[in-house]
Amino acid sequence: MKIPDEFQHLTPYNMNSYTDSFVSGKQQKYIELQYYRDENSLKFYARVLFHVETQGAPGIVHGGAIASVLDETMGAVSFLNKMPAVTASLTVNYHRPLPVEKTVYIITQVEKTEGRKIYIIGKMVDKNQRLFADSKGIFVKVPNERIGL
Ligand SMILES: CCCCCCCCCC(=O)SCCNC(=O)CCNC(=O)[C@H](O)C(C)(C)COP(=O)(O)OP(=O)(O)OC[C@H]1O[C@@H](n2cnc3c(N)ncnc32)[C@H](O)[C@@H]1OP(=O)(O)O
Repeated sequence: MKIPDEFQHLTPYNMNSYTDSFVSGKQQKYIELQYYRDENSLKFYARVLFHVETQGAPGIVHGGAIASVLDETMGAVSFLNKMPAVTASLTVNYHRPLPVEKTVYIITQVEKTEGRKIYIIGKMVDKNQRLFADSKGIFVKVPNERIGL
């Protein structure tokens, strides 16, 4: 199966320790996720397959499902770069309808930090780099105990 060039050198990342999330927890069966990490960059990656249960309009993935996975993958890039944070704002642009059962790829990245604020961007593309959604958000660093760490 063809995958985007940017994914070729990545190693899979196991989120097993993060079991309670409705996006990444093992109880979740509607969205297949495989995460990837690049230790040398402020980026985090996911391969995603939305099953039919995530549809809104027939055959089309619900925008809220897409936003949830982007939020999770954007949040993870802050955690994995040792900046535990929560989403303060999230904007998602939907560029074309995403059919259910189609594999897509997410790339998230820390753009900059300003005090407690972490500016994070994300995008969702298919293997041909066609853009389905992109996102930007401000995540705010919080003490570990605020998020159960
Ligand atoms: C491996 C593990 C992977 C884990 C992945 C997890 C992904 C999931 C991520 C989530 O979905 S988290 C859940 C959804 N988000 C929340 O529940 C957050 C709810 N909101 C809050 O808890 C507070 O409002 C917040 C921590 C965001 C801010 O409250 P604080 O009282 O701590 O901070 P404050 O209000 O003083 O703001 C700190 C800075 O953030 C800025 N800020 C706060 N809210 C903002 C906002 N909405 N938009 C833009 N900036 C904002 C604020 O202006 C300020 O900037 P400056 O330092 O420059 O003055």
